[in-house]
Amino acid sequence: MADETHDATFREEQDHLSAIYAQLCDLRDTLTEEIETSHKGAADDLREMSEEIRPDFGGTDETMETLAAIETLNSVIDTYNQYHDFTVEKLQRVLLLLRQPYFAKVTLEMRPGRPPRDVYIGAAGMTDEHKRPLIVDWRSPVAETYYNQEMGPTSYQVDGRTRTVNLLLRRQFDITRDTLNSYFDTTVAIEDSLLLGALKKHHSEKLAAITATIQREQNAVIRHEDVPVLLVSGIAGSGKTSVLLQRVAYLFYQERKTLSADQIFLFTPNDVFRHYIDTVLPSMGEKNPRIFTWRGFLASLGLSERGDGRDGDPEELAHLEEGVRTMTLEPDDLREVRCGERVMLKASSVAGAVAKFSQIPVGPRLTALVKDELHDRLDRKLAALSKSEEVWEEMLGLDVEEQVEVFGQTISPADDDECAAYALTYLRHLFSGAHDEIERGNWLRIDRIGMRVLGKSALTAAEWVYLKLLVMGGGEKSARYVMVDEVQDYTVTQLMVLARYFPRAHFMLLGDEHQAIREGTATFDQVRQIFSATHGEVETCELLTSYRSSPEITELFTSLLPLDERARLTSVQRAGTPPRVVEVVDGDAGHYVAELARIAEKAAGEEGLTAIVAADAARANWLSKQLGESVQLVDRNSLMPASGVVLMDLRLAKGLEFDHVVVPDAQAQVYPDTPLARRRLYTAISRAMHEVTIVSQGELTPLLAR
Ligand SMILES: Nc1ncnc2c1ncn2[C@@H]1O[C@H](COP(=O)(O)OP(=O)(O)OP(=O)(O)O)[C@@H](O)[C@H]1O
Repeated sequence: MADETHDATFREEQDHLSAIYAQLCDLRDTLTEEIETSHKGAADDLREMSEEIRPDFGGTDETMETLAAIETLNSVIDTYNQYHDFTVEKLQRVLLLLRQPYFAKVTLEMRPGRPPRDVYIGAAGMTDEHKRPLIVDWRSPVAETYYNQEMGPTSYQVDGRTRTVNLLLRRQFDITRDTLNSYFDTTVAIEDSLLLGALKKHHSEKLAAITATIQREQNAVIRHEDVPVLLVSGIAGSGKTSVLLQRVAYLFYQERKTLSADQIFLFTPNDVFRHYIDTVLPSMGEKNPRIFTWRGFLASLGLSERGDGRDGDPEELAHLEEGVRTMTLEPDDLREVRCGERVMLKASSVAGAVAKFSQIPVGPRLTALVKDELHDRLDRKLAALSKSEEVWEEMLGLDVEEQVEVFGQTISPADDDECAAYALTYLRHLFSGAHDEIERGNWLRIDRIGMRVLGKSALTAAEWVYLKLLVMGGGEKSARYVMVDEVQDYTVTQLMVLARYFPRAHFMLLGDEHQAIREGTATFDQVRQIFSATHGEVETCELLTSYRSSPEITELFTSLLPLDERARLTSVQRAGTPPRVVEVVDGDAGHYVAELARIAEKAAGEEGLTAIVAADAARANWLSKQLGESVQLVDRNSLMPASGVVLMDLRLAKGLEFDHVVVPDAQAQVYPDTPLARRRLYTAISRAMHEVTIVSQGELTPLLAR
C-alpha cells in the first residue's frame, strides 16, 4: 500500500484522477446544458405546433386533418425523446462516475514489443470528445484481465475469441470523487487489499455492489457464457446473491440493445430480503428486474387463495402430465365465452369448436386450434349482428367523440352496406374483450379437468398452474432470464412449475444445499433432473470461499459439514474474534433469559447490528416476550435497522448478514443431531460477519460439542 503524498506514483495518479474528474465535470455541464436547451427548444417547438392544431371534428375532412396534425406532433415528440434518452443516459453515467471515476488500472502489453497501454476500469465506460476511452466499463472484454488476477501472460474473450496479452501492472484504487485515498499494486494473485478493506467494514442496511473486488471464481460465473441453465452452488457468504446481481448488470451490458428489465425475473426468499438487495443494481446505474417471492408470483396469477402450493406432491404433477396425454375434453370441461355479463358464445358452441378437432390430443396445439375456431365463430356472430337495425341505431346515436374513438373519424354511412360495415367495426370495438377471453382460455374449466384427472375435490395452486400450462402451453414467454436465489429452499413441485412457466427463459439457480432449512426441499440432483428435462443441459459452477464471515466463524460453521467437503473450503484471512459459547448449565429458564438479556444489552452498546436468530417463529415470539422492548422483533414487513439488536426467526434471516449473531436455544432439543437441525444451525451461524455467541439452555447441542 502507498498513500504518502511524497510518493511520485501517488502524485502521478492523483494528477491523472484530477484531470479525468475535471473532464467528467465538463461533460456533466455540457450534457446538462444540452438537455436544458433541447428541452426548451422542444417545448417552444411543441407549443408552436400544438397552437397550430385547431381541433375540428366538424366533418370527415376536418377530422382527418386534425388527426393527421396530431400524429405529426406525436412523431416530433418521439424524435425529441430518442435524442433526449441518449443524452440523459450519458449524463447518468457521468454522474455515476463522478462518485468514483474508476477503481483499478491495468497496464497491458497488447502485442509483444509494442508500448504498453494503461486501461482505467470503472463502474461505467466513458470516452472523450475524440471517442478515446477515458474509463473502460468493468463489463467490457478487456476488463477481464483485471478480474483474472494473473500477472504476466493472461487472456480475455472478445466476440468468442481469446486474446492473449501481457499484464504488466494491476493497480487498485481507493477513490472518493476526485480524491485518491490510496492505491495498491498487486503483485501476487491472491493478495487483494481492496477486498480486505471491504470485508473489514461493518454491516450495512443494504447489500452493496462488489464491482471493484469481484474474485476470480465469482467472475467466472458473472461472465459465464449464456447457457440454458446455470446452477451455482456456493457455501454461505460466498457471494451468490452478489454474483447474481453483478450477472444481471453484465447481461444488461452484453445485450444492451435488446434486453429490457422486464424480461428478467428474480425470485427471492422473502420481502425483507428483497428490500435488502433492491438498491444494488440502481447503484450500478442499472434497473431492477421484476422481483418476485413465490407467494407474490402466485398472487400475480390470482392464486393466493389456494394456499402456497409449496408442499404438493410432485407425483401429482406427473399424474397430470400422464392424464392430459390420454384424456379427451368433455362438455363439462368447457364453459361459455363472455364479455362482461353478456354471453357471446354458448358452452355448446365451444363444445362444437372442440369437437371439430377430436383427433388431436389435449395440449397447446389443440388449444391453439380451438382458439382460432372460437375467434372465427365470434367474428361470424358479430358479422350477423352487424346487420341488425337495432345495432345501427345504437351506433348512429354515438356522439362525435365516441365516433372518433371507435372509427378514427366521424361517420355518415351512405347505404345499408356501409352501415353494416361500420356496425361490424363498432361491434368489434365493443366486444374486443370476448376475443381476450378466448385467448386467455377462460372457456376451459381447469379445476374441473384437474379434479377429474387426479380424482380429488380441489387443486393446489401449483397443480392448477401446472395443468393450465400442460393444456394451454404458454406461461411467460417474454421472460428471457429467470434468476432463483436460495434455490435449496424450493420443493420439486415449485421448481417443476417454474421450469414450465418460463419455457424459453435461461435460468440461473443459486444456492447452498447445506442451507436447506425446510423439510422436503429439492436436492441439487433433483434440480438438475427437473431443468434438464425442460431446458437441456444444466451447467454447474462452485463458489468455495467465504467472504462474509471471519476465518474463525467460517471454521465453526464449516465444522458442521462432512470432512471431505470442509477440506475444499476457504475463507479470506483477516483478524477475527473466536466464537463464544455460553452453556447455562442448570437449565433454569430464569437464569437463561437473564443471560440472554445480558448478552443483548452488551451487544446494544457495541457498534453495528446484532441479530438474535431464533430457530422458528414460535421461539422468536417467546424470546421477544421474555426480552421485552429493548430487542426489536423483526417480521415479514420490517425494515432492518442499521445498528442495535434485533430478534428474528431463521426463515427471515435467510440471505441476510449481521455484525454479530447470537444463536439462542442451542441445546439438543432444538438442535438435535439430525441433518435438518445441522443445516439450520449452519445457516444461523453463517449469518455472522465478525462475532458469534452461542447460548444454550442446559447442555449444548451435540452438533457443536467438541
Ligand atoms: N468479491 C467480493 N468483494 C467484496 N465483498 C464480497 C465479495 N463477495 C462477497 N462479498 C460480501 O460477502 C457477503 C456475502 O455475500 P452474499 O450475501 O452475496 O453471499 P451468499 O453466498 O448469497 O450468502 P448466503 O448463502 O449466506 O445467503 C456480502 O456482504 C458481500 O458484500
